[in-house]
Formats: sequence, structure tokens, C-alpha cells
Amino acid sequence: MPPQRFALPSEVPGLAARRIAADILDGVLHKRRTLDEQLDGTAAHPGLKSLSDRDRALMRRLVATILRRLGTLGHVLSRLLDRGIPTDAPRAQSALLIGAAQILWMDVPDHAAVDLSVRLVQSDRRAAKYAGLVNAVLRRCAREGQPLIDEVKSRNLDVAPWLLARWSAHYGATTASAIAHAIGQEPSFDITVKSDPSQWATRLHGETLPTGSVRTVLQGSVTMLPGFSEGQWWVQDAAAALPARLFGDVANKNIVDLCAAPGGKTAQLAHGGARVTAVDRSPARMARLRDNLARLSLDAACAVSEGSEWLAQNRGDGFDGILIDAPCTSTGTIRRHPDIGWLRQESDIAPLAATQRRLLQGAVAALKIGGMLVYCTCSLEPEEGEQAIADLLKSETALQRVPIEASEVAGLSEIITADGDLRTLPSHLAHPDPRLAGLDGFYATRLVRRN
Ligand SMILES: C[S@@+](CC[C@H](N)C(=O)[O-])C[C@H]1O[C@@H](n2cnc3c(N)ncnc32)[C@H](O)[C@@H]1O
Repeated sequence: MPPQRFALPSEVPGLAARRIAADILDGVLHKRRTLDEQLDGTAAHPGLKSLSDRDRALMRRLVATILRRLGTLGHVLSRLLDRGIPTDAPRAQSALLIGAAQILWMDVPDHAAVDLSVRLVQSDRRAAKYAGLVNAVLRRCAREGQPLIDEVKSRNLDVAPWLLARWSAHYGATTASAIAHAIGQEPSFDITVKSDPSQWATRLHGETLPTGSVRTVLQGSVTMLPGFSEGQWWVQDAAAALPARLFGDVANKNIVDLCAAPGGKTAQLAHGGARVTAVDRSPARMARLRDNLARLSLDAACAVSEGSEWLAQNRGDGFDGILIDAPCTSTGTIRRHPDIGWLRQESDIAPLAATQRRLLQGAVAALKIGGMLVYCTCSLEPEEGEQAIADLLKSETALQRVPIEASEVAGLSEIITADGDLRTLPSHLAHPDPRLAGLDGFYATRLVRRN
């Protein structure tokens, strides 16, 4: 539980935002807590409520910038600290990271960044003795930081080494570097609209992507944007919008969305006219799915259940379609969730792959003959994508892949594999403005049960 000290009446402006940023950063780096759980829901940091919208946005950007640049920041600070980063006072470490990130990448005057970090350590019993050190190191960072960044630019320090090694082995060193570069950028904000993407692109100061999603770099509260409360669109990365479309025309089809919450793909299927059953094991996430569908005036039957158990109990005559957007390491979404790259471990892959296998096997048995299975994950790891499906096709001979054509994804042949599956990478969808480039990393395949 973070300490219960937030904005004190006489406090220096901006200090509460930095203190909460430090708590949340400590949560990720030392307590293995995700950003999502610390920013939203019942376990969110209690101090968030006392921040203005502006300070909350600044705090989020600050934490995200630090996590996106953690390797580079570690390098810069270690070059400026003769005896390394103090290890006996976590607040001194976070104050250094917070100060340096603002100096090097954010639009905060250097003197304010230094002053606020010094105040952060002064207000912590264990870290107070490092106030002089923090002051001196951050002043040097302002003078000498940029050349220190330049000397490690090509070393991809901001990706955990085990991930970089895997991406190099699977995609090649050049693509792995391009992925590392892409996930270091702050991503755009993508939405799926019910209709008329070009009108929404104009209203939201964005552009329509070839795949039909609308992309904007607007910041601030999503709920305040035009069209949100009217239920005209929902937030969904452009790559995440592709798997549900692989079913083609879904009107009146009986489709199960097996890992459905918070409901982006359920909404697409329901909007397309399918009779959707949304299943998810998490009651809290299903509550969000229900809220989302209500806002969008869309309908789906909902069940809180483990996916393969639900299928075994509700097989009936079989389903026309099953979508499995399986739980995974989510390494394809690091640009949106920069904590994931540091919280995940290679040993997470095998248990998730076992769950994916169980969900796939349950789905094969529950499909009717001629029924379609779309399987996807937002992971860059082959065990959760290409390899999982190669193994499934070896054992389930009734299944046949229906290759995806480039014409189904707006002609983007770079995102189709030689086998006819979808494989998007954060380095795809180049754009002259880097803020408008990139896709989440997704794998998707389309299979049909022949007998
Ligand atoms: C990638 S998210 C789904 C995102 C969702 N399809 C969307 O488009 O908004 C994976 C979901 O799977 C759920 N989940 C994890 N294991 C499950 C299981 N064994 N059965 C059913 N749901 C599961 C999680 O609660 C999570 O909501």
C-alpha cells in the first residue's frame, strides 16, 4: 500500500504528481505491480483522485517515459554517479529517474525538474541524506546527458535483453531493432467507429488508416471526446481491430468470443450483426465489457466462466464461429504498456502457452462442421502464435487453415505471413510523423473445421 500522503495544502505545485509517479514506479520496479492495476480499479493509487486532470496526465506520461527509456536512463545515471545508484533508499532511485526523464525528454524546465526531485528525497526519511547527490547529478544530467544518450542509441538498451534476443532469433536482428525503436515511441490513440470514419477523423483531428480505424494523437480524457458518450466509437488499436474481421460477414451467425473482456472484439461482432456470446473468466473485466456494450447500445449474451469449461458445458449443436483472443504475455503491446517489458519473464511463456492450448482444443470440439475458429494473441512470441497453431494443425486433422489475403487487410501484404496468417509488428505501418506510425504486435489465424 503506498503511503497516505498526497497534496498537502502548502505543497509546491507539481510535487504531488511526482510523488505519486515515484510510488507507482516503485510499484512496478520493486513490487512487480502492473501500471494498469495501479492506475485503475479498486487497487489504484489512492492519491490519484486528488490530482487535477493536467497533473494526472503529466504523471502518467512521466511514468511511461521512464519505463520506455529505463535502460538508457540507467546508463546515463550510472555514468553520472561515481558509486552507482543508491540501493538503500528506493526513493532516491525514483527521484533520479524522475528528474532525469524530465530533463532529457519532457517539456519541463531543468531547474524545476531538479528542484522537485530534491524535494522528493528530502521528504523521505531514508533518502533525505541523498538530497545533495540528487541535486548535483541532475544538474550534470542537464549539461551532459544528451551525449551520453547518443553513445548508446544503437544498443537497444530499453528492451529487456531476453526479449531482444528472442525477437532477433525469430524476426532477425534488423527487424528486432526496428521493433525496439517502435516501442520506444509514444503510441497514437486508435478507435474503431460504428460508421463514417472520415467524419470522425476530422472531428478528432486524426486520420483514417487504410484498415478503417481512426488514428489521432489527441491527449487527455477519452470520455470527454466527441462521440464517446454517444457510443459512436470505442478505443481499439488498429491491429486489434483486424482479427474479428477475419470471420467476414457475421450477420445472424452464432459466435462465441471466448476471452472477451473488455469487449473490443465483442463490439465489432455485435455491430456486424452476429449473435454473440461473450465469455471471460474475470468478473471485474466482464463488468467493464457490459458497461462498454451499454454505452455502445450493442447486445451480447455474457458469461463469467473459464473458457474451455464454458464450451464443454454449452456445446449444443456447435457454433458457427469461435474467437479466441487468448491470454498471453502481451509483448506486442509494450508501446502502450511499457511496464510489461520489465515485468514479464521468459518463464511466463510456457504456462500461458498451456492455457492457449487448452482453449484451442476446447474450441475445436465445440465448432460445428464448417464452423470457423479465429485465434489471436497480442504477443510477439512464436510459442503463443505461429508455433501454437503449427502444433494444433498437426494433431487436429479436421482443421484447415483458410489463408488470409492481403486484400482483406487493405492490401497490407507486409502483415501476412507465408502461411497466410496475420502477423503485425510495432514497426509496421510506417508514417512520416512517428507519432502516427506503428501497430500493436498481433498474431491471428483463421481455421475451419472440415469434418
Ligand atoms: C487479451 S484479453 C481479451 C481482450 C478482448 N478480447 C478485447 O478485444 O477487448 C484476454 C482476456 O482473457 C481472459 N481470460 C484469461 N484466461 C481465461 C480463460 N481460461 N478463460 C476465459 N477467459 C480468460 C482475461 O480475463 C482477459 O480479459
